[in-house]
Amino acid sequence: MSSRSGSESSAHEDDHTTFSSLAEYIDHSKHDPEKVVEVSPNGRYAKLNSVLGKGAYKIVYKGIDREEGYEVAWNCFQTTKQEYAELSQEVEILKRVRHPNIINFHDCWYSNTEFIFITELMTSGTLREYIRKLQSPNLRVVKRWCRQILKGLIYLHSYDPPIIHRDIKCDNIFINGAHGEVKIGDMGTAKMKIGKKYTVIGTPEFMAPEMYEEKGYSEKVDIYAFGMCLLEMVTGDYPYNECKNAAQIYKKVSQGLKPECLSRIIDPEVLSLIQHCLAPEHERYSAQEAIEDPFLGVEPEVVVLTSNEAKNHLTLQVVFKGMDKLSVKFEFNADTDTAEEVVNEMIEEQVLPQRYQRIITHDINRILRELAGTGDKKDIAGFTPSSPMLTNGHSHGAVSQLTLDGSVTSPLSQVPRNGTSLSRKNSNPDWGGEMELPFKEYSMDAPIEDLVNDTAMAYHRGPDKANEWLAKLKNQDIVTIGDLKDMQDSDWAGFDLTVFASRALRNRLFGKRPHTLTRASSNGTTTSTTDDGN
Ligand SMILES: Nc1ncnc2c1ncn2[C@@H]1O[C@H](COP(=O)(O)OP(=O)(O)OP(=O)(O)O)[C@@H](O)[C@H]1O
Repeated sequence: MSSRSGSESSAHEDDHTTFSSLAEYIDHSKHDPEKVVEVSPNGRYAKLNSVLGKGAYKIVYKGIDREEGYEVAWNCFQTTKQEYAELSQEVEILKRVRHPNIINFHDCWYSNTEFIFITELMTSGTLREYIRKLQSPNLRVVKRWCRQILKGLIYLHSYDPPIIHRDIKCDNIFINGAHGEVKIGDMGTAKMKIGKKYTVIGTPEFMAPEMYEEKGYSEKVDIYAFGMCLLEMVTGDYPYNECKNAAQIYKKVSQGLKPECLSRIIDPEVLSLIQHCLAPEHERYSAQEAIEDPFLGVEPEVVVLTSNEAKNHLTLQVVFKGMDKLSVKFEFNADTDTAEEVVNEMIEEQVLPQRYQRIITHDINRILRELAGTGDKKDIAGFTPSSPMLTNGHSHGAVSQLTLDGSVTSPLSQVPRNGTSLSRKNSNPDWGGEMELPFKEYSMDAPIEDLVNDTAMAYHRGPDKANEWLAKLKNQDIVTIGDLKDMQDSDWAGFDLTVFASRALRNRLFGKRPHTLTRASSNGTTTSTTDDGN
């Protein structure tokens, strides 16, 4: 491993321990885990004298990002310069991969027979170690892990062409203990699927049959591997434990024989999800289908948060039981809105997935009937039936909108696609809700790509969506953050962005929610006011 004398001397200068001899100092330095032993060519990253772990291919050290002041993982991978050069295209892709459930790749370079790359540091080890520690994690925890892994895979597979990880297994999934945050790591083996890949790479127990066949494979191999991970999570056993070597595993896989521990699974929902993941390639779930499987899916319910005295202006919330952050809050004007229109708008704006259309519409109508005194009252805490606002659960006219600030109401018929978006606090990261990203001040001359990519990531939109927004802005000659900050409301309206995209971008740009109130006036026109001049 190479080391730079400059960094060693600076570590020495910072060391205030006193030593009786030079030999003692040298011995101390050798064991000091905080000692800087190498510095990146650009001086930003420092490698510390502390090994985090060793795998078959690489050694991972603790490092420091000296610019940002946080710890990172310093990965050393033995390879030739030629091989490193061949990786350049993939490295560019890895640098662009940004998702809360994928370990961030920060930088890389080649030094002294080593491909060195800097990634996010994970503090609580791998999922495999965690499974061993927890013995048999309960199904609630397993579901949480699965959803996070699948969100990462949905993101990778949404690239065009999809990014295939190719080595999903519990050792390559990392945990940050405090929040139970799960991230996919070891992206080093990920390859862009350009046509079909023929390379056999991976871990035999987790390799789908088509990977052995050398006829090419798709991103579905990651789902097969995910199925094996789930099997390991619920049984605590490494799949194909009964096999003594890779040849035996290959024989079983090619005969379609599943791991023995699969027979120990009693829960029919878990079993069904695993079977869908281990199915032949053409029948196998996609990552999206897997996350929507009944075992991982949760049924939503609509609740009333607030109401005025007349019980016609309501704040409703779609709640997903058992999942803290997953909910969508929206205003509903019972005199003018209909459940059908509001729900359709939410679906159109991708705030809610289509599959919940019927159940949420039904639930809103149930609430309206109950408020009107024609239904069962038991679910409406604090509400007594009022004079009938609606007789059949349907109304005409304005539709209240979901908002980023939870405050917009406006007639859908007059302002199509207007303002449907998420309440910031009550967001649903599963299908487009906003995740909590720290506010960032963008410099005026920064390219708009930074803002657009961050926004797409915050709202769990894929790179395609980000590119679509970017193209629309660039069509209007918007290149820098400064260009965008100069824009008036009327200019934003001309960008041809959906109201959701426009609001999401503005929220990130200005660091606060544009508090837009849009109301239907008595003559049926729409008026808008904003409290922040935007
Ligand atoms: N980002 C990270 N944060 C903390 N520890 C890490 C990180 N990446 C790797 N490690 C540690 O280093 C060890 C080796 O890493 P890894 O398993 O990815 O190496 P590898 O040679 O690519 O793996 P494999 O043998 O599975 O192919 C891991 O088991 C883990 O303990």
